[in-house]
Parts: sequence; C-alpha cells; structure tokens
Amino acid sequence: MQHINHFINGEFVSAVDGKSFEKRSPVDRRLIAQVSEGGKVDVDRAVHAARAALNGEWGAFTMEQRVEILYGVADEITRRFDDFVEAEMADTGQPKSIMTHAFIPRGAANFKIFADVIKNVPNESFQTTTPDGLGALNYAIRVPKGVVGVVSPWNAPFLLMTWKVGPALACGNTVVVKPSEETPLTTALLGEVMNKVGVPKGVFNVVHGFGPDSAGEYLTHHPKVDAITFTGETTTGAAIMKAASEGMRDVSFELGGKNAGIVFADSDFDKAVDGIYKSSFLNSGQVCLGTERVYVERPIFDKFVEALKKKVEKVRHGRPDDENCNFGPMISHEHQAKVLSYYAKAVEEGATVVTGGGVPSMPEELKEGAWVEPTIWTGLAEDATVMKEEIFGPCCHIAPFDDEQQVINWANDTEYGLSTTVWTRDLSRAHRVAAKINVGITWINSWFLRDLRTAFGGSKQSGIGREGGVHSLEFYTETRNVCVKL
Ligand SMILES: NC(=O)C1=CN([C@@H]2O[C@H](COP(=O)(O)OP(=O)(O)OC[C@H]3O[C@@H](n4cnc5c(N)ncnc54)[C@H](O)[C@@H]3O)[C@@H](O)[C@H]2O)C=CC1
Ligand SMILES: O=C(O)/C=C/C=C(\O)C(=O)O
Repeated sequence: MQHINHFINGEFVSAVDGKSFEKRSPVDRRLIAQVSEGGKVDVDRAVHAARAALNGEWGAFTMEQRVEILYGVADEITRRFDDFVEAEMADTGQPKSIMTHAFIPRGAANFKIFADVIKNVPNESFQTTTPDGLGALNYAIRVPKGVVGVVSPWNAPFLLMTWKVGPALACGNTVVVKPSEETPLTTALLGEVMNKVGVPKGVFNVVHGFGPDSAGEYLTHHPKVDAITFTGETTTGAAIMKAASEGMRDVSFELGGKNAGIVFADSDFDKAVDGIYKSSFLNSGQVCLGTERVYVERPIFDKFVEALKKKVEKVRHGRPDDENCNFGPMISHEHQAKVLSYYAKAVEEGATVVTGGGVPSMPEELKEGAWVEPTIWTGLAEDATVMKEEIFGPCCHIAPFDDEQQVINWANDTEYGLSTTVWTRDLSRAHRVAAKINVGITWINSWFLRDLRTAFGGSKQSGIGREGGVHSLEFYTETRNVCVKL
C-alpha cells in the first residue's frame, strides 16, 4: 500500500492536519493507497507556492527555456512509461492496451504539442492610419494568466489533467492541480517527473482531496487563483462557476455529454459497427465523448443491432494486465450503483434489453470489483430517462431512423452538445449533417480521432470555451495590446 502526499513547492508533504482517505482498487476493492486529504491550509500553501514561483525563477524563464523544459517533461514521462501505465491501471482498472496506446502517450504529447504551439503561433498586429499620416502600430503580447487552478476527473485522469497542465505551463502560468479523489496516482508521479527535469519549485503543485468542503472547493474559491480550468460533471461546473464569480476569474469548462452516433445505410458497415462499438464501450463507456444514443438508418437497423450485440458479447471482464481480458470495471462502487440504477430505469420505462443489463459473474478474487455488463437497449421513446441523462457507463440505446432531418432533430434534442459521430459514404451529406448538429466536435467515419491543434469543447451544457491549439493559448494567456504612435 502506498502513501500519496500532496506535492507543494517541489516537495511531497502530508496534509497539515494529518487527514487522509483511502483509494481502493475498482477491480477487487483492495486498498492501494492512503491519500493525504487537502484542507484550506494545504490549498493556501500550494497557491502561495505557485504565486511565488510566478514572481521568481519561473516568471523569469524565456519562452525557449519553458519549451525546452516541457520537452524534458514529455521525455521523462516516456522514460517512465511503465510506471505511468501501472499507476493509471491501478487507479482506473481499465485495460493496459488503452493506457499504452492512448492515455499515457497522450499525456506526454500534451506537453510537447503545447510547447510547439506557444513557439509557433504569431501574435496579431495592425497598422493603423492616423490624421497626421504617420500612423500607428498596434501589436499584441501574451502574458500568463497567473496561478491556474486545475480540477480534473477520473475517467482518463492523466490525459485530461495534462491536457490542462501542458498548455498552462507552456504559456508561463503556474498551476495547482486537484485531481479526482478516485485517481490520485499519476498526478503524484508527475510531481516526481517535474523535480527530475528541473521544473522550478512551485510551478506544479498538487493537492489531493474531494470536491465540496474539501480541496476542490477551497481551491476554486481561493482569491489568489487567477483562472480555473475544469473537466467533470455539469452540476460541478455550475458550482465552480459560482466560485469563479468571486473576483471575476476566467473559467474553461469541459462538461458532460449525451452524444449521438448516426449510422447511414450507405456507410461502410463493418467500420461503422466497429466505430460505434468503440464510441459506446471504450473505457467501459466512461468517456465524455462516448455515444449513449445510437441512430441507425432503418434498412440496416436489424443487421446493425445484431452485429453490435455479437461484438459486445465477446468482451472479457478482468484485471487490466490480464492479456485475455479487454473490459474494465466502473471507477467505483458508487458509480457502479448509478449505472445499474439506469439499467433498471431503462427496463422500467419499457426498453428491450438486447444484451447485458446486469452484473457479470466474476471469479471469487474479483467479486468485490465494480463490474457491470455492457448493455444495449432498443425500443425506448426519445423522452425516456436513459435517452436524456448522461449515464457514463458501457451502454447505448439504438433506434432506427428514416430520414436525415429526423435524425438531426433527435441528435439535437438534448441539453448537452459535446460530440457526434456520423457514418456515411456520402460526403455531401456528411458536411450537411455536421453543420446542423449543435455540438463542439463532429467526427465523420471516425470517433475520438484527435489532433491537439484543433478546438475541443462543448456547446450548451457541455462546456464553456474551447481548448486545443491556439484556443488553449487564448485561455491560458491574457492578450495585451500595445499601441505605438509612429
Ligand atoms: N467534456 C469533457 O471533455 C469531459 C467531461 N467529463 C465529465 O466528467 C464527469 C465524470 O467525471 P467526475 O470525476 O465524476 O466529475 P465530477 O464533476 O464529479 O468531479 C470532477 C472533479 O471535480 C471535483 N469536484 C467535485 N465537486 C466540486 C466542487 N463543488 N468544487 C470543486 N471541485 C469539485 C472532483 O473532486 C473532481 O476532481 C462526466 O460527467 C463526464 O461527462 C469527463 C471527461 C471529459
Ligand atoms: O482528447 C481529449 O483531449 C479529451 C478526451 C476526453 C476523454 O478521453 C474522456 O472524456 O474520456
């Protein structure tokens, strides 16, 4: 069993009041870490360390020095790849292949890409005419926002935390991170990396703990935090927005989703089945971009449901490092209960359960894990609860559709607006549909195909603002205009 401490001013320290909480494995409920729980004083120390670093060595770094050190961070993550994979598997219980192919490499990329972005994106300038004919030159400079509070979730913990820390540091800010209480391990490891490559003390700080009445709330209310970036549930976003209104701090929010997958009859059938399988079930469905509502054009509906069912019934639940297994548990028993309550609700509201719907039978040593079966439903009305609320589990409802406008209306009939995946060989239709769906990201004939230079974020209740490429620079810097009379 490990002890996970806060990382403040370059040192691993326990909570000032000695409080801690347990991190248990979602796979078998084994105790894997005792984690320091941050109180007001711990958060305050972290914020002050971050402020001091801004006013000290880090604030004096040139952009080139920051770029070099962030490349060093990425290289050190890659050097310690196996440690990060182990830590993320222990935290989430998800299969090793997701960690090695996606989540950990993306963590390293989040530092390199934003180092490149800050180096290459020009600032605007305008030549302005003046009555004397001599003119003026306006040019913009970017300065860091200051101390950025980073509040991150558990579902792809390393990827989603570094997606914020990478650009924040590239832009010259300092950060205080409050990782999810469910997944403290990789953020702690990142502290070791920061020290190893010589990131100055106080630039990267971590305070563990919960949300309300704990480190999350104290960090987001702290008056010396200049901006807050958050990924998590929409209701949490609303609470953080209230906190940010004290002192008019800027926010960037990536929130929940109730995304639609749309499959037209002319799509490449096998690729569409594979794509929807991934979008609904990757990471056991705990992906904000995932599709819990799937619409399939009527001529291929039955065949599609059958093919997806067949694929889903092949999943093998088990430990993350068991090569014979490819399906992990829910993050916690609390989340398992939430997902199972939606499974019950779907049946109550008249769903046909195509497959799944319960808890899989597991061997004795894994019986304590937070397992659920991947589940497919058909037959629900558009206003059924599981068609409206984000479940964040391995499940989807599949409905047939008859025409393009009908499916666009259904896809848009949600308070969320994060992403969509559309499958068709008709390019005109693809562009047409993409333009009409009210989401931040539409994938055509793909899903979760990421280019970190592109805008990422949600519409409606799925978020505020965009991050990615130059959009991250917009959030993590303040633009100042200088006007020079010639
Ligand atoms: N749009 C996007 O890019 C993504 C959105 N999500 C969303 O995240 C959710 C799942 O993640 P969870 O960790 O359960 O979300 P959550 O909102 O419960 O927690 C996220 C973080 O906020 C903290 N927190 C909770 N209450 C707080 C408060 N009052 N003040 C300050 N901090 C607080 C938590 O401790 C955690 O670190 C899903 O709804 C999912 O859709 C997840 C990943 C990506
Ligand atoms: O690629 C990103 O930047 C965000 C990805 C989001 C997830 O992985 C998720 O919500 O699971």
